[in-house]
Parts: sequence; structure tokens; C-alpha cells
Amino acid sequence: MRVLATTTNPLKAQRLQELLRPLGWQVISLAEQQVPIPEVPHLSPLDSALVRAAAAAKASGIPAIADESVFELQVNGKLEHYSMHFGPWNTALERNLRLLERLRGLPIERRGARFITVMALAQPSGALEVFQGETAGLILQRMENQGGIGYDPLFFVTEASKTLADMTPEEREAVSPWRRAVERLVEAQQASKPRLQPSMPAAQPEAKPEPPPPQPTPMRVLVATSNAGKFKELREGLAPLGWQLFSLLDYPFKLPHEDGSTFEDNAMLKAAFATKQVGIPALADDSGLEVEALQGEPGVYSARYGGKSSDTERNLYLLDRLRHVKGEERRAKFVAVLVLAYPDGHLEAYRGEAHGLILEAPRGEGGFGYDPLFYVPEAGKTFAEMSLEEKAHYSHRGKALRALLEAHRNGPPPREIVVLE
Ligand SMILES: O=P(O)(O)OP(=O)(O)OP(=O)(O)OC[C@H]1O[C@@H](n2cnc3c(O)ncnc32)[C@H](O)[C@@H]1O
Ligand SMILES: [Mg+2]
Repeated sequence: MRVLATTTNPLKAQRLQELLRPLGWQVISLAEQQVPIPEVPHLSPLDSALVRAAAAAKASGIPAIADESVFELQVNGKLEHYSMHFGPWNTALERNLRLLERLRGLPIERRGARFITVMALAQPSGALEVFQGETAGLILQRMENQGGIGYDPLFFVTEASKTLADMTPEEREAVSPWRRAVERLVEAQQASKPRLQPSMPAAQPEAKPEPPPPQPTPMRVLVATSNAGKFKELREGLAPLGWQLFSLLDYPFKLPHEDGSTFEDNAMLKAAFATKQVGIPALADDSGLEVEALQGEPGVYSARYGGKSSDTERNLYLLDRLRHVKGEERRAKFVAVLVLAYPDGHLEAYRGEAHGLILEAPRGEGGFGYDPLFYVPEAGKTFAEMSLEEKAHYSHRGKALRALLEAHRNGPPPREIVVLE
């Protein structure tokens, strides 16, 4: 069965797909099927999830899922809800200071709060189901850990005895109300269907290995991209640094409109915005294809070339633009600029380029974007015909990543060396 998830975040859609796999559901996101979803401000989280799921199911004709997460707490006997969208304050730090101010003087025993996700499943017929996940905790009296994300440094999770800001992405997901709401949805669907008996005996628990020696805390970095293909390459490429990587799946907010005129401008725009949102360093990637015969088109417009909304359509559009250009004249290069932005405003930038030819028809199933059209003569293959490692060897992103790795070989580079602005 196909279900529509009312998110444009492909990382979130992908994670949902993994978690719903036991049901055999195929998740599609708003990125693949565009349907109008009403923006209704001032609704409770429950109403908001219901309204969005119902609208999506009705418009698409298939079941739809929508979720909404908030912090809920009692202030002077009244329930209040706080979300990433709370107030006109733009940064995580500002929002956290406001919340602290709001609760000033409240003793710790009155600072109990719940982190709640409401997940609505709507059928085109109008039938609705709601699943709720919850995590109980306390809003601390001060921020212990400045480097947290969103409300994370203030939310002390009772069962884990630490704040969300002190958790790894895996720990955070494990206690997240979102994950719990998805699990309830899965259980409920399974309960209404005959169960398959497991055919294998359950595995015996293995003897516990020795706990590893304590490691220095790795740098926490948000990889600020909504492109799942890029995220995969960035995660692989950054692995040697041992950073703790978060994604827009952990912190779903929209990246700003990319209106810069260079890859550098756009990467800075995205990274600087993201680090402000979350309060930890953020890495953004702005990239694109420059075709010589088209005077550098699509360039910074690569993600929206010809106003087309899918990779396939953009590839066809590019082929059409190049229909009179032959052989060696179809030279092109890919460019990637990585910007790592720190919460204090400091930036580092790394650039990588890859040269090749645009084929006359797509080749290969791997990669993403323009990969099936981008032929690397040296390798005798398109990017889409390469493994992840092989692509990283030749690609713009691989080169930019290696420059970053080199600069960070002995920890963050001295600030005098790579500073933009
Ligand atoms: O901005 P974010 O959220 O990171 O994701 P995006 O897809 O919008 O990314 P860009 O704004 O940097 O646009 C770059 C576009 O260029 C294309 N592109 C970049 N790197 C590529 C690669 O390695 N292989 C194929 N296409 C690539 C691809 O179509 C991207 O959508
Ligand atoms: Mg983009």
C-alpha cells in the first residue's frame, strides 16, 4: 500500500519508510506527490496533524500521515505548548532564554514537561486514526550545555537521566516521541491483521562485551541538507573524523531560500542559518553542474533547472538544451562548496570540482540528480555507474570533503587559516 507522508524532507520520509517496512507500506513524500496542504496557524498539535493528514488523503486519494511535535508544560495551572515555531524568536538560544524567563522562579518539581508527537493517519474515505508518543521530562532551571539543539539543552529526559542535548542521534531517536508514535501506529496496524509466526527460534542473547573505554566527546555537527543523496555521501566522507552527525531528520526545519549568486553564497546562507537554528556547528553543501556550451548553466540553479521538480525531468530538460551540441563540446563540470559554520559566526569553506562530459542518454542506476548523464572519461563511467566510494574518488563533493578532512586532521583548524568574510 502507498501512503503519503506530509513532509517535504526526504530524510524524514526515508526514515519513516524504514520504520513502516514491517507493514509493507511504501512511503511517498510531498516531494514526489505535490498536494495542497492548508497552513492553519493557532491550532493545537492534535488538530494540526489531523487537518494536514485529512487534507492530504483527500487531495491524493491515498492514505496520508502527518505528525506534529511539541513540548507541553503547565505554567501557573495552565497547559502551554512550545514548538520550534514558538514565538517570533529566530534562534535556538533566543527561544531557550525566553522559555527560561517564562518559567523563572518555578521550583524543579513544578517544571515537569512532556515532549509529545501526535501522528494522524487519514484515509481518503475520511476515516482518521491518531497515535501519540510521549517522553516525560523536566525543563531545567538553566542551560547546562550551551551546545545543544532546539529546546534540547533544557529538556532533561527522566528515563535517561540526561538532557536531549547530551544524547547521540541514536539515543535521541530511541527516546523520541516521534519514534514512539510511529511504533504505536505499526503495532495498531499489525494487531488488526493476522500475525505471521516467526519461523526461527529467537536468538540467544550474547555475553555482554566489556564496555569500551571512555572516549573524548566528539564534535556534534548538523549536516544541513534536505537532499538524501548528498547526505549519504557527506556521512560517508566525514566518517574518518568521528563527528557525531545530526541531520534535518533529527531537527526538521526548512533551509532558507537559496538566492545567492554563487555556490559559496548559498552554502554560507544555509550553514549560517542552520547553526543559528540548532546551536551546534552546521555543515551545508551547495553544488551544481556547469555546462560549458550553455555558458555555465544550470549552475546555482541546478536544483530547479527549467522550473522542473524532479531529477528525471531536469535531466530531460538538460538533454534537450544540448540537443545540437556534440561530442567533446558537451564538456561540463560539477562544483561543490562545503561550508562549516560555527554558532559564534565563524565559517570555513571548502571547494571541489569534477570534470566530465554530458552523455546523450542517461546511464546507470546509482547516485542522484544529474549523475546518470555525467560521464567521467578517466573512469569510463558515469557517476551513476559508480559505487559510493568510486564516485567519491572522482567527485566534486569527494574532493571538497578531502580538503575538509585534511584541514581537520588534528582537530578544528586554527581560525586564521580558513575564514571567509
Ligand atoms: O540545498 P540542499 O538541501 O542541500 O539540497 P539540494 O538538492 O537543493 O542541493 P543544491 O541546492 O546544492 O542544488 C544542487 C543540485 O545540483 C545537483 N547535484 C549536486 N551534486 C550532485 C551530484 O553529486 N550528482 C548529481 N547531481 C548533483 C542536484 O540536482 C542538486 O539538486
Ligand atoms: Mg537546495
